[in-house]
Amino acid sequence: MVSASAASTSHPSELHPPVNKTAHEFDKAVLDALLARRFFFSPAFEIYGGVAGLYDYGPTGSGLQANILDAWRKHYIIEEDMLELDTTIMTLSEVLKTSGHVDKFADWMVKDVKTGEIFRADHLVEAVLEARLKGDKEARGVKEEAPIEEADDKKKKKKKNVKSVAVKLPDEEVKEFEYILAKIDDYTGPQLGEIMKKYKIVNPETNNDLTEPVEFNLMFESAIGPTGQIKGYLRPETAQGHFVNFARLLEFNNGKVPFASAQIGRSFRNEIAPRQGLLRVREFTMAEIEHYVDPLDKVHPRFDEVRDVVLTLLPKDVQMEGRTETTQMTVGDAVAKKIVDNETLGYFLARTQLFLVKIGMDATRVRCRQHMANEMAHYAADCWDFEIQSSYGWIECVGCADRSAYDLSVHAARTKAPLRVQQKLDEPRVVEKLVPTFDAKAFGMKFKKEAGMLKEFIFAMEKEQLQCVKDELAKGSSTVQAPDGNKYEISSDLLKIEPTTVTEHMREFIPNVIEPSFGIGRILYSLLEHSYWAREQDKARGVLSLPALVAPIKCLIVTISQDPALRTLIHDISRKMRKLGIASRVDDSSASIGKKYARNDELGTPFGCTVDFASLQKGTMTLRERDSTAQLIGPIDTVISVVDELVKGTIDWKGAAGKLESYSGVQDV
Ligand SMILES: Nc1ncnc2c1ncn2[C@@H]1O[C@H](COP(=O)(O)OP(=O)(O)OP(=O)(O)O)[C@@H](O)[C@H]1O
Repeated sequence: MVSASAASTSHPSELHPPVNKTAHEFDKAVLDALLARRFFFSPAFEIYGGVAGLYDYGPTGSGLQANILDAWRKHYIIEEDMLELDTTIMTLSEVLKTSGHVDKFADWMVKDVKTGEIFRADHLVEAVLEARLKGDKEARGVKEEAPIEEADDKKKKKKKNVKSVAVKLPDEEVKEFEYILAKIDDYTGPQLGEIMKKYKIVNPETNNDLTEPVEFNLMFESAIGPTGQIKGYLRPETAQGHFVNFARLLEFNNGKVPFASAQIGRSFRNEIAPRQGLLRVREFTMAEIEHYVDPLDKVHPRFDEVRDVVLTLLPKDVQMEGRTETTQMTVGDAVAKKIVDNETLGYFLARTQLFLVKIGMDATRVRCRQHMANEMAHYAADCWDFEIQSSYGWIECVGCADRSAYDLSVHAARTKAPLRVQQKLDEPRVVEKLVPTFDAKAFGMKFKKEAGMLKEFIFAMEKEQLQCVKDELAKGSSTVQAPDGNKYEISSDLLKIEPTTVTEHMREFIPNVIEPSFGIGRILYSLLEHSYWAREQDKARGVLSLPALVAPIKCLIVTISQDPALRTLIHDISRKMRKLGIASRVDDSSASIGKKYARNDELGTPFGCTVDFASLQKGTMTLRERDSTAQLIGPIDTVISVVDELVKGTIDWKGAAGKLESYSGVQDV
């Protein structure tokens, strides 16, 4: 069932009866047909048979995306005074080696030995074990509880659908399966291989055996220049482009934090099995913010403005108990109760909630899910995903992570670039520092070509990290997880960390980074589902209730007759609207007025202007509102300026009704 999404205009009942947007069950096939017919998007290279995970946007999809991005720029970059960037897509391999992507940005895949069909190993194990547990419940006659259904729903996003068969499992096995499922994000490829062998997991459709899991890096590799000696990758995220420019950004911001950089751009991931339309693709638009903040002071100067924003939270401890019920809470309370780690992270969660609702997302189908420890990168302090519910289940559309100082530290360690903030202290202060000293020869012999990188990494550590290493060294050795993602055991004879007293006039620190990362394609598709409904009278009459803010076309201009004078008039009106910057569309086809309106309901066009013979005699024009089909009438120029105000959001439909007369001349539904 599709619930009503927030429309841009209010619909006072005195103007027209309320719209029933839930008269029909949501039918994905009908929506898909509409999106194809109205060319929102289509498979890329379709006439050549297409390629999975690559899509082209048509005029409507491109217009919608451009408007979402425009709203995003205004909501974040302009409103928050962020520093905008446009960095290269082609990325030097060294950058992605340092960030850990070359070694770690990989998934494990398995292949059907006969058909060659490919699966993501973790997704397949998850799907099969869940189906077996479901079958076990059926065999035992246990009814599925709603929350478990919902958990399945959440995971449906990434898995192949596996049918359950009512077979009772040994109690021991049920426990083992539940344990594996809780830890599914933790397993290495060989471990997944063991699980597949032990529980005889085969291709669920063909029953054919599968190969051992093979690691597959999701980045598209390339070579820069004709010699092929400079290795590069198409970036898998825009974030690294921010970090490598941090020193310049900091200088631009007069050396002060907090501040944020923001970037909109394409990213590429060679997904193993892209099966869910725009939700898992190989090339997509991201909008990413990197907010740099003092690690000792994560308060946000504007937190008070969002303190009362209510979020729907799914915290990690609830998930640890296998439950999925959410809690509604203000962000102020969530930070005060330490459910959300800090004010800055909370601020961005609230601002993101406001953004999603502003562009028309149904707030009742948006939730913030906290990452569990096994989902987070080892360096991340706290992560929340904005998940949006669609027919694919609950899908992560925005990730909000506190990435701590990881990225800047590793790039600083690798390049020696000054990716640190220096703050002049009001008073000099005497501090105790921890200083690492190495047995250079022995250290070099043990760690060989990694020795330099390891040393730099340890030199760049914050005091707290050095203290942990020192404490471990006191017990004989310390294991350090380095920027390359590997763990190195350093014995106490190779490294000493001693306290030294120094007088400081400056405080130096590497800022922490809070990163809201938006997948625009996922947001766009979810918005289409949330906006879609069908008229009560006819299931085939689909409407996209996109707010005027993001609708690709704001106003349809039509005439009820093919009379040449009327045709000239609608082109004049269109010219006037274009001058005001209103994206309008003339439909001078010979289709009936009802058909023209229906066509534009499918395009999500919020307003329609119609001229008839009275327009020639009295200079009037009618104005139709898409969702309610209510109509108003007034002088042509007044109607145009009302449309302008409606589109800008300075008045709503009630405001429009105050400026025009109500009209019931032509009923289009
Ligand atoms: N293959 C993809 N297709 C479309 N959008 C994507 C894809 N991968 C990531 N995104 C978008 O980019 C955002 C940030 O990327 P991030 O690296 O956090 O995703 P992720 O955790 O790898 O996603 P997933 O677990 O679904 O693969 C996501 O919230 C999502 O909206």
